[in-house]
Amino acid sequence: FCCSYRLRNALHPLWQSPLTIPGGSRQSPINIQWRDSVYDPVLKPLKISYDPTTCLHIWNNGYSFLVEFDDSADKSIIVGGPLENQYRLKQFHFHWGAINEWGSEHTVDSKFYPAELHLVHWNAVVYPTFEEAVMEGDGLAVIGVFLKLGAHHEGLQTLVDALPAIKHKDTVIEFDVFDPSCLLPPCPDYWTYAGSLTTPPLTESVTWIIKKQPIEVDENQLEAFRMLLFTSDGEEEKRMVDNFRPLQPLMNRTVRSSFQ
Ligand SMILES: C[C@H](CNC(=O)c1ccc(S(N)(=O)=O)cc1)Cn1ccc2ccccc21
Ligand SMILES: [Zn+2]
Repeated sequence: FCCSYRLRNALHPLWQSPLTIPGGSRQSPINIQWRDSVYDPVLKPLKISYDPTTCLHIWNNGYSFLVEFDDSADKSIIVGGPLENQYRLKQFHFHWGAINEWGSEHTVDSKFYPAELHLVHWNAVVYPTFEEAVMEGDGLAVIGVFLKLGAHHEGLQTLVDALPAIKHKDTVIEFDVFDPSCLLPPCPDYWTYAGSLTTPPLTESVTWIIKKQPIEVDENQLEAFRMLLFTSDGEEEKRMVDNFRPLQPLMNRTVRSSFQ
């Protein structure tokens, strides 16, 4: 069981580094088995307040495309939920598949979604920099939102329209105003568990907050993600698809739910 994970990780093209870090006991992503999640009445509602003017730029980092924010002050923050402190928004990015049958990093009852949004926040109350927070158990909080095939998503289209300009690795464009709240589903329900970054350095520093309700995007919008490239301008083109990490063992973790 466990060795199959290691084998699967070992063969995964994208993660040449030690897949589950040696001795890793809280790796991500995981399958969320709905009936095994435990309702925790102590969990508070998650409070999200983003300032759209803190948006800086959108860029292709060779793993995904990400929108980065000015995190030099407490302007775009989340608080509550499972969190002891407030956390500052640093960036958001996506993971997706070559086809609609898979693409998300987390699964629910072993079901993949075609894509998954990650809003990455760090604990600026306790740690002086993001880089330091990345190395600490309570350093990061990532909100995961599943994308499912359905209606056109107006808010996402603003991002989709910018993608042709960042087709190649290490290309970036200005992005002055964007409110990531438009990418959140209306339902407040979430699952939460202690996990890790899903790309190197895979540090076990993430409190995951996975929204139960997906957002809907249309086929053209998913196809736009798939026209991005892992490769730099001038290199042999490799389409940016299947940039999700294999599922990792739950080990002795419990997934809590904010809902019954
Ligand atoms: C981590 C950092 C780069 N990676 C991320 O910020 C990151 C954020 C979220 C996810 S996910 N998919 O889990 O939401 C994955 C990666 C660079 N960096 C900062 C310190 C540091 C030390 C060694 C190597 C790289 C380092
Ligand atoms: Zn991610």
